[in-house]
Amino acid sequence: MPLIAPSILSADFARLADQVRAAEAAGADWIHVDVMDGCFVPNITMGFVVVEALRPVTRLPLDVHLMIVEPERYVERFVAAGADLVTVHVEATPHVHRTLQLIRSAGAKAGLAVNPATPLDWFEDVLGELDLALLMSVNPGFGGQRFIPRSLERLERLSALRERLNPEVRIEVDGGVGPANAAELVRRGADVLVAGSAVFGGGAVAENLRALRDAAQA
Ligand SMILES: O=C(CO)[C@H](O)[C@H](O)COP(=O)(O)O
Ligand SMILES: [Fe+2]
Repeated sequence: MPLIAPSILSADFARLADQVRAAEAAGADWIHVDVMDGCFVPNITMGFVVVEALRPVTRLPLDVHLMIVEPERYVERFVAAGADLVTVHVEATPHVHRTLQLIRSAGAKAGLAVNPATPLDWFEDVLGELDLALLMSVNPGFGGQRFIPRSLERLERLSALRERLNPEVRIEVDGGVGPANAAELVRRGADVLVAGSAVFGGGAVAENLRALRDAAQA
């Protein structure tokens, strides 16, 4: 059964705790937290204090997606703030292997993300150090973008790589995910679906989540 990780990037920040509680009550599996530094991506969002503030609000794992340069400088602080999973971008650090080890030794699960144009070969030598492989299906930086169709083929290749080298690794797809493509993503190997605008972009969170879950399980 695929996991669903609503991204709070599209939530109402004035009512963030309520939105997270609504997602948990509606059966979300993880809460996805998009951290952006205005340098790796052309947008600035949230940092440690938001993770810290959400920690007592929910029992769900906090899935922190770091879109920041040199994430090795900050991963331990995100774990201390309450992150259960910390994902860094392969394009953002020359020290991918060291950073993944740092995340695990700090006590969290380690994730590695790739942008839409980044070769999947990057995963090959680190799949043993990984808990989560995050495939970006939009260019990182903003919610509500259109899913890049080529991501489907990339997902299938990543899934084959995972089966061959480390079947324990979960594959997470992030960007433009909704009821229209959820089943196809699961069929091609996605274990975790991140959805921001499809969950928080309008209407009732519970209904949106149910629609996504139903589609993903179809
Ligand atoms: O990492 C992200 C953007 O960089 C977000 O997690 C992602 O875009 C979710 O938003 P949506 O589901 O609206 O595409
Ligand atoms: Fe994300």
